[in-house]
This record gives sequence, C-alpha cells and structure tokens, in this order.
Amino acid sequence: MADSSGGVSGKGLITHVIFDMDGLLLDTEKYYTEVQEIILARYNKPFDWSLKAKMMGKKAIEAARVFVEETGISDSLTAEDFLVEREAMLQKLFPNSELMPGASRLIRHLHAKGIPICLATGSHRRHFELKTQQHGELFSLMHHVVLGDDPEVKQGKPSPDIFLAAAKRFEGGPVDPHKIVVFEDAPSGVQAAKNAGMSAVMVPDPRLDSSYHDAADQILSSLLDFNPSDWGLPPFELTAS
Ligand SMILES: O=P(O)(O)OC[C@H](O)CO
Ligand SMILES: [Mg+2]
Repeated sequence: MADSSGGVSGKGLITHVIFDMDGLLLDTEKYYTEVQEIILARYNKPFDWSLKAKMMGKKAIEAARVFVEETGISDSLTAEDFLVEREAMLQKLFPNSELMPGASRLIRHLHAKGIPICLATGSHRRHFELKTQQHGELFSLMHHVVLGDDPEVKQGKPSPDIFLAAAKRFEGGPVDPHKIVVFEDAPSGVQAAKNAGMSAVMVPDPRLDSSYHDAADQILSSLLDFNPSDWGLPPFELTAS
C-alpha cells in the first residue's frame, strides 16, 4: 500500500529481492496460452483469462489439473496426458523466450548495487534451461535459483514453500521475510509471497482481471516503471542522453 510519502509501507526495510520468471522476467506466458488454446479448440472450447489466472505461476501438474477440471474435459484428457501433449509444442517454443521490458535493467542495477537477488519459478529444471538458454549471462547474476521441482518445494504457489526456500538460501539466510520484496505477475505468486510474509510487487498482464490486484503491495504496468526508491533500494543512475 502507498504511504503518505508516496512510497510503499515497509519502505526502507527491504534488503533482498526475489524474482518470478515466467510472465515477469521472460515473455513465456504467451507460449502456454498458445498451446492451451490449440488443445482446447479440439474440444470446441475457448481458453480465456479467467482460466489463465487460475493456472499461471503453478507447478506444471497442478496447473494441468486445473486445466482439465475447469474446462470439463477430464473424462477425455487426464492432467498427465495433457502435459505430455503440450510438452512437444512447448519444447519448440521455449528456446525463443524473450526478456520482458525492464527485466535486464532492473536485474543488472540491483546486482551492481550489491542487493542480493534470486529467482523462484514454478518451472521445472528442463523448462528453465530451455527458456533461459539465450539469457545465461543475465540469469547468472542471481545469487541462487529455486525451481518448481526442488525437493523443498512440496507445493507450488500459492503455497509459500518456494519463497521460504529462496529466503533460506541467501547468504546468512534465512532472511527475515519482512526484508524481502517479491516481483510477480501471477495471482498465485502474489498470494504465495504474502503467505510467506513478504512484500509483493505485481506486474500483471493487462488482460488479467483487476480484482486480482488487491493482494499486491504495488501494481506496475511494466518493470520499466519500478522506482527502487519506493522500497528504500538504491535509485537508478541517470544516464546522459
Ligand atoms: O511464473 P513462474 O516463473 O513461477 O512459472 C510458472 C509456470 O511455469 C508458468 O505459469
Ligand atoms: Mg510468473
């Protein structure tokens, strides 16, 4: 929530930053949407953003169960078969993954200023490798990476498991959740951050219903709009034009 100084409550407390990946740093949510539209078209059903909102950010099998159950196709297609079918299509798309606007600038800035940063994604290792294969140098700036198939991540977002595991692995961890801000695009991810006792900056897709914004501490249209000073973090340096 905004405070009277125009900043955000909790301002000045933040020492560590956790980034989500899909839809936040990488423009990969569109690939899931594309493939899911193709599969549902076979059943003459549309894929819409109310279903997308319930799936995004979750571990693959958890999202798959939502998909077949919410669309009423579970008698024809199991969650497991859905995953097998979409896998072939996703594997071709993921190596093309591109960065979201502002992702590189923000990661490089925080890293250069010595703010510990890490990644916490519901993606499992194989998909993480495919999605980041063109961005290895940037992702190497993360202090650590916690993936959806990590043994400590018993349940996917909105469970706090992944963010609590991420907090533990910082140097000198576990870091107090009140000192951590999480960047997320998904309702389940924002909820996971709040369930972990952390602050959440949400950068939602504009097609996501705005009722999902309420749980976040700050909503941004783009990472380009993030002002580190709102959180007591070192400001961007002005570049001469
Ligand atoms: O948003 P992420 O990075 O947690 O990824 C989750 C799924 O793989 C895609 O929704
Ligand atoms: Mg995401």
